[in-house]
Amino acid sequence: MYETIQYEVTNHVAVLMLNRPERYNAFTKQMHKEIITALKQAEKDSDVRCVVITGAGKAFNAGQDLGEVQSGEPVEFSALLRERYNPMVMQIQNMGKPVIAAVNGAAAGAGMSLALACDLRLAADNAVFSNAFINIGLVPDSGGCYFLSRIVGIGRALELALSGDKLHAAEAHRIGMVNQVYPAEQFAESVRVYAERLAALPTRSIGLIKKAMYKSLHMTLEEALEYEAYSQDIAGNTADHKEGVQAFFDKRAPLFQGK
Ligand SMILES: CC(C)(COP(=O)(O)OP(=O)(O)OC[C@H]1O[C@@H](n2cnc3c(N)ncnc32)[C@H](O)[C@@H]1OP(=O)(O)O)[C@@H](O)C(=O)NCCC(=O)NCCSC(=O)/C=C1/CC=CC=CO1
Repeated sequence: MYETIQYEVTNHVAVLMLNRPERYNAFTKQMHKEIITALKQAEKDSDVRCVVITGAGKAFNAGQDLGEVQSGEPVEFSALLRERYNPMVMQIQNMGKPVIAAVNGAAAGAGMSLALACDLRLAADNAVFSNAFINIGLVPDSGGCYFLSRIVGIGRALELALSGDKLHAAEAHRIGMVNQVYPAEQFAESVRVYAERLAALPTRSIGLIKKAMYKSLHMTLEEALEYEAYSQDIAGNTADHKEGVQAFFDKRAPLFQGK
C-alpha cells in the first residue's frame, strides 16, 4: 500500500518507518502524502495507543530531498511547506496519542524538525542532529524554530540554528533535547519496550495532557488553570480513571483500556 514508508501495528504500537534508506529517508512529495495518510490511520485506529516514527537504514531523516527541489524549476517554498510539511506537523500535534521520534541515525534539516515536533525523542547513541538549513542558506521550518527554542531555550536554539553544527545524541540528551539514549545495537528493542509501556497507559489522559501542555505554552496562568479544570472533567469521567482508582484500593496493577 505504501511505497516510501512502512506502517505496522503490533501490541497497540504503530511504527511508521521512513523508508528511502539510499537517500537517508529524505522527504519527497510521495513520502509526505504517505506519512500524513499513515498518521491519520493511526489516529483513527482505536487499537493504536502509541505511534513511533523512525527511519530505515542508517538515518532517521535528512530533511527535504534536495534532488527533488533542484530540477531547475523555481521552488515555491511557502506553498511546499503549507501543502506538505505543515500538515504533517499539525497531524502529530493534534493526535490524541503519544508520538515518539525514534532517532536511529542522522536527523537533519526538516528531519530534525520532525523529531522536535514529536512528543518524545529517543535516540540511538550514534544519532546525530543537524539544523542543516543554514548550510544551504535556508531557515528552520516545519516548527524548527518553534519547538527548538521551547525545548532547549532560545540561546541554545539560536546557536544550533545559526551554526548548523552537528549535535551528537549524548549532548542532545544533556541539553534536554532527547529524552533517552540507547545503545544502537539494542535500539529497536529499547524503543519497543518504551513504546509498549506508553501504550499501556490511560490513552485518553495522555491525549488530554498533551493538549493541555502544548496549549499552556501560549496561555496565561489563569487560562491554563481553567483549561486543566476542563481537561480534568473529561479525564475524571473515563473508564481508565475508574480502573486506576479501583486498582489502587485493590492493591493491584491497573489494567487500562485506553477508554
Ligand atoms: C548530515 C547528513 C544528513 C549525513 O551525512 P553523512 O552521514 O556524511 O551522509 P552523506 O554521505 O552526506 O549522505 C548519504 C547519502 O544520502 C544522500 N542524502 C543525504 N541527505 C540528502 C538530502 N537531503 N536529499 C537528497 N539526498 C540526500 C547523500 O547524497 C548520500 O547519497 P550518495 O551516497 O548517493 O552520495 C548529510 O547527508 C546532510 O547534511 N544532508 C543534507 C541535509 C540537508 O541539507 N537537508 C535539507 C535541508 S532543507 C529542508 O529540510 C526543508 C526544506 C523545505 C522546503 C523547501 C525546500 C527545501 O528544504
